[in-house]
Amino acid sequence: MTIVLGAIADDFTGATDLANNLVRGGMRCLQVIGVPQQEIDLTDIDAVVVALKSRSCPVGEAVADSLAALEWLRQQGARQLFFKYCSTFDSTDQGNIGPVTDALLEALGAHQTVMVPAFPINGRTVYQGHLFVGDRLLNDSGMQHHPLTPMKDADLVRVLSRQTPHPVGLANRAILAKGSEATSAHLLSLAEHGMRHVICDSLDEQDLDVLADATVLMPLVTGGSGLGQALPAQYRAQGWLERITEPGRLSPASGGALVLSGSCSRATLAQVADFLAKYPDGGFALDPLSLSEGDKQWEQALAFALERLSSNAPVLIYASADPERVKAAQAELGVERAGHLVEEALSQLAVTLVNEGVGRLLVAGGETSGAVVSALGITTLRIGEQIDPGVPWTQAPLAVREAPLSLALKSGNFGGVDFFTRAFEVLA
Ligand SMILES: Nc1ncnc2c1ncn2[C@@H]1O[C@H](COP(=O)(O)OP(=O)(O)O)[C@@H](O)[C@H]1O
Ligand SMILES: O=C(O)[C@@H](O)C(=O)COP(=O)(O)O
Repeated sequence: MTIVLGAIADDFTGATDLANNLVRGGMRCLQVIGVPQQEIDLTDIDAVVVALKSRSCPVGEAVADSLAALEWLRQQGARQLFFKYCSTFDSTDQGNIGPVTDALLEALGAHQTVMVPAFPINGRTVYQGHLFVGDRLLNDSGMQHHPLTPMKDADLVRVLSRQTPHPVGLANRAILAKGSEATSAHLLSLAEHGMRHVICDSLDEQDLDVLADATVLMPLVTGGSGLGQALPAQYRAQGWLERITEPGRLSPASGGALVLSGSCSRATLAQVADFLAKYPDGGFALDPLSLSEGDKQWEQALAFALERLSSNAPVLIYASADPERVKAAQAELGVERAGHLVEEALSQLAVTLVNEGVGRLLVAGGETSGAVVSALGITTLRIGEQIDPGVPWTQAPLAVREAPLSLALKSGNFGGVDFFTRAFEVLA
């Protein structure tokens, strides 16, 4: 059994986002956490997304983990590889998008790939190589304050040029408007001029369809999940996919409901505020400075959650804070330690509370989700109902539970303002 698409995602929420769009495009998709250490059954699976935690780790580690994932996906016979990163191109001058892409291209012996971060339905578009979030340039969208990968430049050709020694090309909207043949010809001419990376404009789904058509035979494509929704139609046109399948149905959810939020993105801050407005006594705020002083705050959070869960009341534990508070904590503790304290606290709460009967868990934040999913020892995720674009419910088998755990991993900036309450209604 061989798969059509093998994807390597640089964080766990991003992986779920891509898997969700592949399912919506009609592929049968499995998400695995890290490179599987044991043989897994891929019967009736068209696409596998390997979720890594490689967005913010040291470059060498990101490259090594991505190459290991590539190797495993090639062993599964993947016809095309997809490197999934954030629709807001989250990275630093050191990487990891550039170095990982370079390493993957080299390992595949490929000469060129496209960079397509756009996810129009969630407001991420690219014009003349500049990334917009809604009507704001990336560097004015809130992403300039991201705790780990602040994005202070919207010009992606310039951003990527700082991450790779190779020249970076552009396929702009005017080219895409001429259709997929003209786009392919443009990519070819850029390749002849040594452009291994091509930032691609995309304003809407039609642009993504053109790009999918122009790139379906490339060994490697890279980008956000928007391209992932456009590719399955091209795989079908190539005769690689047998039939359109229904989006997956998960078994009924059970157990207590819990929201853990470590995301400080604008959308999450609004979702936290909305939850607290509905349930003024329903939230408990963690703070890295208190966490650094010992176990007291963590134990208080646990007691708070247990109490509310025992009365079936909604519960939110959050470290989400505005940029000033995040900066103050980072100034005192350092960026890495502040992040680690929060991730550790939330993931240990997840482990303890799942043992105590939580069966429906919503986690906000990519790094946060990575920490929580790893601590829970989850190895595979099945994709279910979409809550909002880019965020589906998933299910994971867990030794400590008879029924699978229902899990939603929300990217920081995804989801409507009432996401923390509506998600559980979708599941009911
Ligand atoms: N109050 C805080 N102070 C400092 N860092 C924080 C705080 N709250 C959360 N963090 C850290 O910020 C990072 C947020 O990243 P992530 O979980 O990926 O969210 P997003 O999806 O919004 O980018 C995590 O490492 C988290 O631990
Ligand atoms: O492409 C996207 O925007 C998401 O899939 C994603 O990767 C978001 O990352 P986080 O905001 O760090 O969760």
